[in-house]
Amino acid sequence: MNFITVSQAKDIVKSEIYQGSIVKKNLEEALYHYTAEDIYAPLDVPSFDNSAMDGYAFNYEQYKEKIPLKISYTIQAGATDLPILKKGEVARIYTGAPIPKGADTVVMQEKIKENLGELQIQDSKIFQGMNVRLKASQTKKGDLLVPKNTFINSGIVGFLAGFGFTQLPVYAFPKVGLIVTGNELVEAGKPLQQGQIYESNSQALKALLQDINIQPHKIVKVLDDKDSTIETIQDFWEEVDILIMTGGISVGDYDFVKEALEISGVEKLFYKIQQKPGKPIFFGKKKNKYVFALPGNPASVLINFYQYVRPFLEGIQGNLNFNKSKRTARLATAYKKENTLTLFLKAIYKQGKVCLLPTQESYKMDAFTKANCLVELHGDPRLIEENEEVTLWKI
Ligand SMILES: Nc1nc2c(c(=O)[nH]1)N[C@H]1C(S)=C(S)[C@@H](COP(=O)(O)OP(=O)(O)OC[C@H]3O[C@@H](n4cnc5c(N)ncnc54)[C@H](O)[C@@H]3O)O[C@H]1N2
Ligand code: MOO
Repeated sequence: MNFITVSQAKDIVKSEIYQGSIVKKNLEEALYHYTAEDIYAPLDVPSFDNSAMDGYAFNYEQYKEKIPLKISYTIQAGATDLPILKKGEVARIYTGAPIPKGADTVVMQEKIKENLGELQIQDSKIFQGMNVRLKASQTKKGDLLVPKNTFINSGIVGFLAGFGFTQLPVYAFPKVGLIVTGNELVEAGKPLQQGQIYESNSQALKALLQDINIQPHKIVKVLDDKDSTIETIQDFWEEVDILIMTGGISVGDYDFVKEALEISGVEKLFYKIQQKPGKPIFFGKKKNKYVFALPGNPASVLINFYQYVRPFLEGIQGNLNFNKSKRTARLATAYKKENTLTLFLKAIYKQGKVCLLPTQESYKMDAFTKANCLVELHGDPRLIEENEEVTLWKI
């Protein structure tokens, strides 16, 4: 075979990943981006000693010495004007309120008795420092909070908000455009004539892109016609960073995509991979812009997106792990591999075992209603035994 292997194709895709531009985003908009710098703590958190409970702040040594404890002050959360406790003085205190000088321990209000303003502690487990959240006990000023290239999830947004960050440096998402080709394609809502099908690849790709938080910049359907394909590609080239196309990439007389890309000045990085499904895939480049032309069969679109397009886009977004979704599992039942192509098979992974789904043809999409992974099988034709360890990709 004169076309490349899956691992050669992945090496090429990986080697073309470039770093997205660095932009400042408001904290709430930084969600699902990757950090473009190491983020350090601008302050201690907590920034002052404070109470973990509603209760009473007192001095533990004085309590041990049996000095009578008199409730002398009340300190609310947010209090800025704090008393200094003298010997025997105690402060009524609330969760989050600052611990006054002179106190070092808090007793919960459920574990005391009050008698004429005197505090009686009835907590057999009390110890010095109990219920006090010390300054910097979570983070010290200057500590590394989040390294560069970290995916910003909701927990990270909440964590960083606690330091007063309003903006974060993140990698910008690339602008992605979609072109679907085919005379037979009809958009939903219109009746189908003989020989027509509903156009589904653009919807699938839109959803796949949304999974990685990219909204396609523009989606266009083009007929199987060389001139309109060239014209549409050239229009997109001005507006997007990455172009994803589907259909018209095989060898039929009406498959114009490869030729149209080449006429438009796109340099071929590879065309066709030793795999099934999804063999006729084209990856190309013009200056600093890229195109993936995927085969039209709907299952091939998804599989090629998961294997090549998604890791490329995520790499640009700042993800350094090209194999983020790779796992291994044991095959639930034996499988007869009948050719030398690398297979990507829709499957269900559960508790260390993986079960291949019955429908694998690239025009059939039904297996995607159940599949949670793709099993990768490579090598010569052979019987892959039950329980053999295989590679899988979470989807
Ligand atoms: N003589 C050969 N024929 C084919 C080969 C080959 O090696 N030699 N490869 C086959 C393989 S494998 C694939 S995959 C397909 C890829 O073909 P194209 O990329 O040219 O795609 P089309 O022919 O345009 O469409 C294929 C199939 O998918 C349907 N389709 C296309 N676009 C959409 C869409 N947006 N939404 C839903 N369905 C779509 C289309 O109607 C076709 O049924 O080539 C094989 N042929
Ligand atoms: O490469 Mo095709 O997707 O096998 O039908």
